[in-house]
Amino acid sequence: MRKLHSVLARTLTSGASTSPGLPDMSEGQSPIHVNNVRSKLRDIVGASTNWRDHVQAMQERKALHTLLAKRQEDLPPRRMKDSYLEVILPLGSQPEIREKYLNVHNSVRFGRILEDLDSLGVLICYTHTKQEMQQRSPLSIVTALVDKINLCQKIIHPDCDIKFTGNVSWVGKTSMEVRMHMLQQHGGDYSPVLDATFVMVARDPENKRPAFVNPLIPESPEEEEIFKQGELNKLKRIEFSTASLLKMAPTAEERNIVHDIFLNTLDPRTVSFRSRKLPPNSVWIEDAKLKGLEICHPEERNIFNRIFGGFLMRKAFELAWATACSYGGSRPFIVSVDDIMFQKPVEVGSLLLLSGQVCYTEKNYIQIRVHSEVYNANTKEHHTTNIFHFTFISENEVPQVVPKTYGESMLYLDGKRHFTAVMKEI
Ligand SMILES: CCCCCCCCCC(=O)SCCNC(=O)CCNC(=O)[C@H](O)C(C)(C)COP(=O)(O)OP(=O)(O)OC[C@H]1O[C@@H](n2cnc3c(N)ncnc32)[C@H](O)[C@@H]1OP(=O)(O)O
Repeated sequence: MRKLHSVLARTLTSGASTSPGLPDMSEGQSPIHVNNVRSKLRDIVGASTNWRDHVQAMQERKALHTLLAKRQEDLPPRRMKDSYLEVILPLGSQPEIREKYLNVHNSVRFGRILEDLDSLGVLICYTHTKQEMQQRSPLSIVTALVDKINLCQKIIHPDCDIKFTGNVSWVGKTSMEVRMHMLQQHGGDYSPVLDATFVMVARDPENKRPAFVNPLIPESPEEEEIFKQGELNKLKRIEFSTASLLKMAPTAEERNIVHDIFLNTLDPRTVSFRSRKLPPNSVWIEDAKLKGLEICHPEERNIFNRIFGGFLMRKAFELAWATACSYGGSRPFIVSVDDIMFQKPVEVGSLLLLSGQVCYTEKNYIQIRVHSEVYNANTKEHHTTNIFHFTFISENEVPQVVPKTYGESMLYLDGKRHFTAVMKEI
């Protein structure tokens, strides 16, 4: 773990204190207090602060349709530094805000950090797309994907100031990649804690159709490299999704892995394909899950009256942590979050069913997948809204998780693919 984290620290140090080539905030703008991020977002879109006014607020947004660009070329290009923001979470200097962030181990709740990153990512995108003449933005910007969050600190301290920085790093037609960094102050210096890449999508004022966003112009070879990386990230995502085990058979190597696991679970006393035996120090995959239910109250709504993506991430993360904790029997630490896809918005009032599953293990590492779906009690229909992938490291070596059925084997291989991708990154 120490080795992993020192590698991570080296990877992050270069771009962490400010994004490469971007201005230090001391040049002008002062950092935003974390509590003001959401109020700024409400102002930008004209969101209601009372739930009873939300229908009227949405009606008012309809009129903003006329402000949408017909073509992307009609929008002025932006530079990376135009969307650069810094946000301060003053856990050290304002002790009264610590409680919300504190966990029982006297460190910071990572789920709260996920919420802050999500709100900041959206604010960065509104800064990129800001038109001076418009009082309200016609765009509804939603989180489509958390591409990756890699951590380089095991513990986030609850009594030291935190700084988030970030900017738009790549732009498509209606989507924007945002890169964010989180740092924590020790003594006088800020040291890197994590590095995050999100993809946000712009929609019309009613959040029904995609809407064009301002192009992004890289200004230096360094920025060109960042932009190119955004393009590569998009291609990698397409490649990963094309080879999904939901669409294609596993590779020859993966088929061998599954068959070896199968052979290893046959009972040597019986000559039967059905008689299965759990190898020593192992757990059947079906016994390595935890489930939860959330009623999605208006309190958790975002500026578009759907459930806030950060809230969904916090709930999924906490279930994943509990699943890893109960599986490994010791305190797990988050190493990486990757490929959280927001497939469908979650409506206020939904019953959200969350299912946390250990799908792959290796030494001290536990790979968890959380599946979330909404359940419609009237129609009895279920719809998947999100899939989350979390990698944890446990204090002790953990038992091997073992699939029994073909479907479970695909879950195992998918977990292994995510784990391998995470290990390559860090
Ligand atoms: C008040 C306090 C709270 C304040 C917080 C404010 C923060 C608000 C942020 C949120 O809470 S958002 C809530 C969580 N997110 C969602 O509910 C989104 C749910 N998913 C969807 O609505 C749709 O799946 C989504 C709009 C993301 C995509 O819809 P489509 O699949 O129809 O997209 P389309 O095919 O039209 O593609 C549009 C663009 O999105 C891109 N895209 C779509 N899915 C993607 C994906 N998974 N990854 C990356 N890019 C993606 C796609 O490449 C394309 O980019 P370009 O135009 O640039 O080429």
